[in-house]
Amino acid sequence: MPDRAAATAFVPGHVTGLFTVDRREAPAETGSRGAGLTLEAGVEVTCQPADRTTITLDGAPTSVESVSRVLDALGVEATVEVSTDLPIGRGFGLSGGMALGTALAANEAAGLAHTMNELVSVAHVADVEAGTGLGDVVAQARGGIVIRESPGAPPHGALDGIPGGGRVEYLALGELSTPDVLTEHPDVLTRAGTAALERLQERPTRSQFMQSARQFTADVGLATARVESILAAVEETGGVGSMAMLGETVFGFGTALSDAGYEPQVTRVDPAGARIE
Ligand SMILES: Nc1ncnc2c1ncn2[C@@H]1O[C@H](COP(=O)(O)OP(=O)(O)O)[C@@H](O)[C@H]1O
Ligand SMILES: CC(C)(COP(=O)(O)O)[C@@H](O)C(=O)O
Repeated sequence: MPDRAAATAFVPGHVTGLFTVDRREAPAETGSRGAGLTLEAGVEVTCQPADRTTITLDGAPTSVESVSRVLDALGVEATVEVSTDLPIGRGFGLSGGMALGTALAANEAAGLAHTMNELVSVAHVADVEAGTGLGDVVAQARGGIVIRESPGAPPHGALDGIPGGGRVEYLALGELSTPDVLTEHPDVLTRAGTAALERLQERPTRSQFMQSARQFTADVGLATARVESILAAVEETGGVGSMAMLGETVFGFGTALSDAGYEPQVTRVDPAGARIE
């Protein structure tokens, strides 16, 4: 039998700065409002149709519910190879990134004929149903600095962006369970997220994004002592950092973290969004 075709997609990482939890009956209408940065660091997903689905992450066999759900929805069995330069489970939206990358690559490799909106919707629903994300997929599909004005996949959600990009620094310290936080604190998150988003919409700039994200971090009380001490050190140098939702991760624009004496990882805002490579 001839080798079946493989296809590869790239999806930017996504750091959420502030968000709400907007649950609706339909998963496609469920999601979050908020704002975040898509990153040039991200996930590469290669799919090759196969008799039985297997998933590897940087070469090691694993299971990712959002990815399995995408393949089920598309009716594809595939060998899925994920590689990433970002840490998983630390607030970089990798569950959504893996789901969207699988949707794009499987569509291409299996010769399906779905549109971008259809594939974004399949990946969004998979991430929502897995409990691992609410707004990453729609932001990752767009690229840039993304404001999620209303929740859900296309055609329900509405997005806007803050023009510009630039250098982003981060320190990924530890994991935070997305499903646990979303089920434990939805009201606190939504109250703080709504207020922070309103302030950002009054003045949609990169600087206000950081201020709103920092206020959100303070309001929701998820920062660990390690995160708090880094944020305080950054503020002492006149900079602003914030916490990546949802991970024990600190991020900032430009040289915010290195100016405070840390040795962060460095990436940039992704200008383009998810794409077939
Ligand atoms: N080695 C791994 N470490 C952490 N999660 C993993 C790993 N391999 C697969 N997974 C799956 O990846 C998903 C990560 O989702 P999530 O915790 O929301 O992280 P992120 O913040 O990166 O999106 C979960 O479904 C988890 O089961
Ligand atoms: C914050 C989160 C709900 C989860 O993000 P992550 O832990 O990175 O999967 C995200 O999907 C969002 O809606 O903004």
